[in-house]
Amino acid sequence: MSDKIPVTVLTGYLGAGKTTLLNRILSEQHGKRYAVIVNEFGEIGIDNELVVGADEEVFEMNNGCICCTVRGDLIRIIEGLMKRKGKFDAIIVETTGLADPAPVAQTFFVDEEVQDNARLDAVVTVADAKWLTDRLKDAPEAKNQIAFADVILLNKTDLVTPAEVEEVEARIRGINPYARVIRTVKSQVPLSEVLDRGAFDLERILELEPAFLETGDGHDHHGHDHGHDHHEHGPDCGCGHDHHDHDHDHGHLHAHGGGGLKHYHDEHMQSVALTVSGDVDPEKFIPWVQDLAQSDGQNFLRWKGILSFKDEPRRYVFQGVHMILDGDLQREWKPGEKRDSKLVFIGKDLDKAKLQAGFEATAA
Ligand SMILES: Nc1nc2c(ncn2[C@@H]2O[C@H](COP(=O)(O)OP(=O)(O)OP(=O)(O)O)[C@@H](O)[C@H]2O)c(=O)[nH]1
Repeated sequence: MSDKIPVTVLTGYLGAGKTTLLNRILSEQHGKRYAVIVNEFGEIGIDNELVVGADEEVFEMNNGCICCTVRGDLIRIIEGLMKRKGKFDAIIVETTGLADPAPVAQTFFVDEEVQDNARLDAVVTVADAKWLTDRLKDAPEAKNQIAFADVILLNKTDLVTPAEVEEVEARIRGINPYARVIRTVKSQVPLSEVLDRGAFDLERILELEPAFLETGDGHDHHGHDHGHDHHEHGPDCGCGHDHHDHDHDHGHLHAHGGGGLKHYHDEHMQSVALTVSGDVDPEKFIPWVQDLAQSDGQNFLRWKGILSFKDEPRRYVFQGVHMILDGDLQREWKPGEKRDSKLVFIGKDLDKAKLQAGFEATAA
């Protein structure tokens, strides 16, 4: 792991339980010192942390794409915090309930000073078990917050029946099959589940979702396709481009029955997982993702991966938000660990065959 300070971005719709989680983090005895950045008013400082209020300030990137924006206020606050480096171990950014997480996440990938000193550890989204299903219908921010997440606290499970919890979790999975979902009451969760996650844990994801395990030849060896790669257009992708396609049914979610766990597919949010067995060549991989970011980045809400680079003992961990990319070499591959290269994409209009072919062409 690098010595960059880990940053946890905390999102979730209004009233979901973000502040409840934050207060738990700040009051628990964990021996760590967190700097907390809250872009809300009325917050007060608590022992050992720094709570900084900030007004909204969002800049469009100079590539002209409105899907790439960064928070100027956040850059300045983090740069200020870096001058106090050593006084804290980690940073937590709590966003307002209505915020799109993209500009917050992108901030960690574009500003050089921020990038040199901090790394986005994980996006943690708190979801309200009672109201999420409704908000997914009427609030695009709520859906983006789910799509973006590495970890989702499915909170307020005390307010719904077990069957309703199952239902809302199935809807979450329809949008983001890769996040770790933890059911909570009053945001009670072991803090190790949400903090210092090391970005994300693809191995675990692929273990849990064997149907997403695909080999480098692009075929699903499980013999059934759950249909997560169907090609749909979303009017609300937030990238500023008009994707309206009037041939499509604009209903939000389809449930596919079939006994046991329900499968939902969200028409406006898709996900694709790709694997290349063995090493990729960084000289091919890096230019490929850079080109892909330019050509298709507006459709990629979040993309990430763990790569095995040829002749490199460490794992390369990669993540992107729309057109903005970040990656670094992290821990060494363990003895006996299978050195596969994996990528996942969450977004709209994902052309799985094209992505797979492009990824395979970077094999070493
Ligand atoms: N019943 C129940 N209430 C909860 C739970 N978690 C939080 N609450 C309550 O829900 C309300 C909102 O919680 P907050 O933590 O302030 O939510 P938030 O996401 O920070 O809200 P905003 O700042 O408005 O976006 C508070 O009254 C909490 O006490 C839970 O698991 N069950």
